[in-house]
Amino acid sequence: MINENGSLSIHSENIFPIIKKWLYSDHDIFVRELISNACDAITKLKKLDIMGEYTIPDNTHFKVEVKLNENNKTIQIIDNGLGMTADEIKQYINQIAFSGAEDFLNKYKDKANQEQIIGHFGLGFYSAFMVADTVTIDTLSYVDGATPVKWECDGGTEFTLSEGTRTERGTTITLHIGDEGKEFLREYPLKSTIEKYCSFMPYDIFFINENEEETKKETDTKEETEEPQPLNDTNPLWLKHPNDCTEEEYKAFYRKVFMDFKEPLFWIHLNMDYPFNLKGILFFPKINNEYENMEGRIKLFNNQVFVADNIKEVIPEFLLLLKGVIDCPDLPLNVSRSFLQNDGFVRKISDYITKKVADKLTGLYKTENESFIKYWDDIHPFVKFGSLKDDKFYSKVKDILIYKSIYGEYISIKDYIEKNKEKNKDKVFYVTDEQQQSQYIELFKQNEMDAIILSHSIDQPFISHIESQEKDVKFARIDSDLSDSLKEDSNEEELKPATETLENLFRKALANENLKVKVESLKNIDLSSMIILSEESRRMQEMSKMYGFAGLGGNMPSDETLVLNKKNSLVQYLLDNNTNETKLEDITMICEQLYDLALLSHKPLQPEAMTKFIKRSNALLSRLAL
Ligand SMILES: Nc1ncnc2c1ncn2[C@@H]1O[C@H](COP(=O)(O)OP(=O)(O)OP(=O)(O)O)[C@@H](O)[C@H]1O
Repeated sequence: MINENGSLSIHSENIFPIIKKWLYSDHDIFVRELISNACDAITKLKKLDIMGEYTIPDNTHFKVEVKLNENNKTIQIIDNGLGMTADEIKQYINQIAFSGAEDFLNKYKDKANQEQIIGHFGLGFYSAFMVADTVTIDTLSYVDGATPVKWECDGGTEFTLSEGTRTERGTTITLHIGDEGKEFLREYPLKSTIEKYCSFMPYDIFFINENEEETKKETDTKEETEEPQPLNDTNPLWLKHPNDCTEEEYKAFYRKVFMDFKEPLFWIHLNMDYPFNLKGILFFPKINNEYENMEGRIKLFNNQVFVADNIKEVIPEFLLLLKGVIDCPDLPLNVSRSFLQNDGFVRKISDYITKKVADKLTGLYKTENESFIKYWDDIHPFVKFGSLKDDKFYSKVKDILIYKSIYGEYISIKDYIEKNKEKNKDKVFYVTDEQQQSQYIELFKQNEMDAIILSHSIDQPFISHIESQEKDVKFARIDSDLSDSLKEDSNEEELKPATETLENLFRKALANENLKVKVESLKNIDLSSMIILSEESRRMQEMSKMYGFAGLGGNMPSDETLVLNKKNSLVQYLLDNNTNETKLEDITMICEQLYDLALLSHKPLQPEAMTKFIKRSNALLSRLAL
C-alpha cells in the first residue's frame, strides 16, 4: 500500500513560459505594468521622505520617461524613484512572484498609507518578456553609498547581475523588443498604449522618440524647442473633492476622456473612503435620438492606473449605459473575473454605486424637478433599464418614474390613475407610435381623455415589469379597447342588428369569413371605422414575432375587431343600401376602403394591401372628377 505525503515541486523553467504567455491576455499590458512600477518607485521614495528615512533633494521633478528607439529596437522606461540595490534585485526580481510592493507595505505597515502603491502580486515586471527578448535593469538605489547595479535576462531562467553605470538615483528598464512586440516599436501604437493605461497616473510621463530627436539635432536651426508636455494628467478630477470642482471642469473632463462633444446632462461625483475606497464620476450622456446606440463606457481604474472598460462584474450592467470613471484601489483586479462575480466585496461596491445613482435621481426629482423633467427624455431608457435589471434600484426610483402624456405633460402613474379614474376605470392607456395612432390620440383628446407615450423599445418589457410589481396597474394600448367615454349612451341590444348586417357585408366584400365587426355609437361623427385589438392578443402577437416563432406570428388567429361608427354618414350609407344590388360595386369599394383606413392607423399595411389601397383611392377620386 502506498501512503505518502509531500509537496509538489515547480521548476522555474516550466513556469516562466506560462507566465510569459498566459499571465495577461493583452500584450500591451507591459506598458501599464512597467510604468506603474516606475510610479510606485517614486511614491515609495516620497513615503521614505515623509517618514524621515530619506530627504528628497530640492527641485526634484519626479517623472517617468518612455524612450523609443526604433533603430536599436528598444523601449526604455526610466524613473527617478527609489532604485534598487543588488540585494533588492535578488529578492524582488529574481524571485518571481515575490512582491516588493507587499514587502514594502509590510515593512512600513504602520507608517505609510497603503492605498497608493499599485503592485501586489510580484508578477507585473515579467510582462516585459511578452514583448522583449532581453530585458535590462540599470538602477541606483537611494541608499547612501549604494552602488549601481545592472541586471540582464534573455527570457530564459538565467540572469546576470553586475555593477552598473547609472549615476543618478532611479531605475532604467530597457526592453530589447523581439518579434512578438515589434508593433510597439512605432511611435503611434506605443504612445496610444501609454495614453490608454496611464493617462491619469500620478507622475508626469514623457514620451521621447530618440530617432526623431537625433534627426532634429542634425537639422537644428537654433529654433527654440518647445517645452515637452507630459502625456498624462497627474491630478484627475475624480480625486478632487466634489466641492472644489467647477461645472466647467466636469464638462472639460468629460469631453477629454470620452471625446463626446455633446454636453453631459448631469453627473455624480462618487467619493467614498469608508468602508472601502472608491472615487469616480458618472456622467449621464445626452442622447440625440432614440435610435442612437445607448452604449456608454465606464472606465475602471485602480489607483489612477487604467484597468479596463466596462467590467460587468464590478459595475452593474445598466450603469454601463452611462459614461464615467471609477477608481477603486481596493479591487482585486488581477484575479479572474469569475472570482469577482462571486465576491461579496465587489457586490458591495456595485450596490454602493447603484444606490448613489438612485439617490442622485431622487434628489434631482425632489429639488430640481424642472431640470429632472427636462432630462427625462434622455434618461428614461436608462432608469427603465435599471429598474428591469435591479430590483433594489427599482424600489428606490419607482416613485420618481414619470411619463409623457399626449398633452406633452409629465405625470406619474399614480397621478395618472387618480386623475383618470372615472373615464379609464384604473386602466393606463398608452401610445406606442404617435404618428400611426394619431387617430386614436385625436379621439382621446376630443373626449378629454389622457394617455401616456411609451414609444421606446424598452417600454414594452418595462410595462410588463411594472404590472408584475404593482398589482393594481394595468396598461392598455390606446387602440386596444373602446372606453365607455368615447361612446354615446346606447344599449348593446340596439346595436346588434346593425352589427350583424355590417359584419356580413364586410365579410363578403373583403372575402374574409373570420372578420369581426362591432358597431358602436361613437360621439365623434367624423370617425367611420377603427381597429381594436385586445391588449393580451397584441402582446401575444408581438412576443411571437420577437421570438421568431416561424409561421406562428403570421398564422396566429388575429383578434382584431373592426369597429364601425353608426353615427358616421358612410357607415349609415352602408346600412341603408346594403341590399341595393345596383350599388354593389360602390358598397364593396367603401367597405374595402373603410377597412384599410382603419388598419392604417393601427399598423403599417402590407405591401400588397398598400398597392391596392392606393389604386382604389385613385379610382375613388376619379369618380369625383367625373
Ligand atoms: N522601477 C522600479 N524601481 C524600483 N523597484 C522596482 C521597479 N520595478 C520593479 N521593482 C521592484 O520589483 C518588484 C516586483 O515588481 P513586479 O512588477 O513584478 O511586482 P509588483 O509591482 O510588486 O506587483 P504586480 O504584479 O501587481 O505588479 C516590485 O515590487 C519592486 O519592489
